[in-house]
Amino acid sequence: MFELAGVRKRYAATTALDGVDLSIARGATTALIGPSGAGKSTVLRMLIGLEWPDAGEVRFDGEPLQRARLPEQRRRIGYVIQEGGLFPHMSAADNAALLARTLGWPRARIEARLDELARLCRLPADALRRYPAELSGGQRQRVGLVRALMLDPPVLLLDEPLGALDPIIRHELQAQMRELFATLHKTVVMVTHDVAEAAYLADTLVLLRRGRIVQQGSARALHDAPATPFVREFLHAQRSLEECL
Ligand SMILES: Nc1ncnc2c1ncn2[C@@H]1O[C@H](COP(=O)(O)OP(=O)(O)OP(=O)(O)O)[C@@H](O)[C@H]1O
Repeated sequence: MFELAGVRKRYAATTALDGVDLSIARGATTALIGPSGAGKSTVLRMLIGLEWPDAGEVRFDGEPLQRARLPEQRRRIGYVIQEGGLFPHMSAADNAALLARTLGWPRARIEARLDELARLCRLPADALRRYPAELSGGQRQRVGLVRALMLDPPVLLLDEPLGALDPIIRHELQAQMRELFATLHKTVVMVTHDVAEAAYLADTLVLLRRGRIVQQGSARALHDAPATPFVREFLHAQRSLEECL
């Protein structure tokens, strides 16, 4: 669904991506993992044309991403950032319906789609009438998902979607997301700092370090056959409760 070929990106003195070749499979879930500053969000932002490579190419669904075609290409991509990225002065429903309204969907169609998605994302109906500040973090995240799914795009990009949530809600949302991804058969690309979350939700993990891909494969492959000592180190860097007792 996505193809990055020789992608480089610099911000002043910082090299964010240093020659990335990456193929992202259609209909599968891919997790971008790696230390802070490795380039994970830059890759994600490139997939939706929020950043452009200095060198190399990004292809989406067989065609290069093009500035001129970006509005149309973006309609096929739902994008969720931490905390949902909602406009604070609009109700949850207005946030979610923004794009559909711009495209001229009739009110009844918008209402029906919102109802359907609120059920799917397990959002209480009254939550849609509230403003983002009146929702919990988990609910804001669900509204972000509803908004991303509104036009039923084949692709979902998620940037640390569960990062700001307490462990119980995070655990619950991980399970619901896994179910959702399996039901909807979308191409999902997500950034997460949590290796276990990546292994739980994704078919393929892509481990980045200093703007390069260190290893790409299933969690099992990274675990059983780490390409470098860093892969092993990164996979085991999270302390379990058991080892602290
Ligand atoms: N707009 C920008 N201006 C300057 N530098 C940037 C910009 N965006 C990213 N960078 C730098 O590029 C590098 C990669 O950033 P990126 O956000 O992709 O990393 P990341 O792996 O997502 O990190 P994190 O896990 O901390 O979110 C970092 O060194 C970052 O400081």
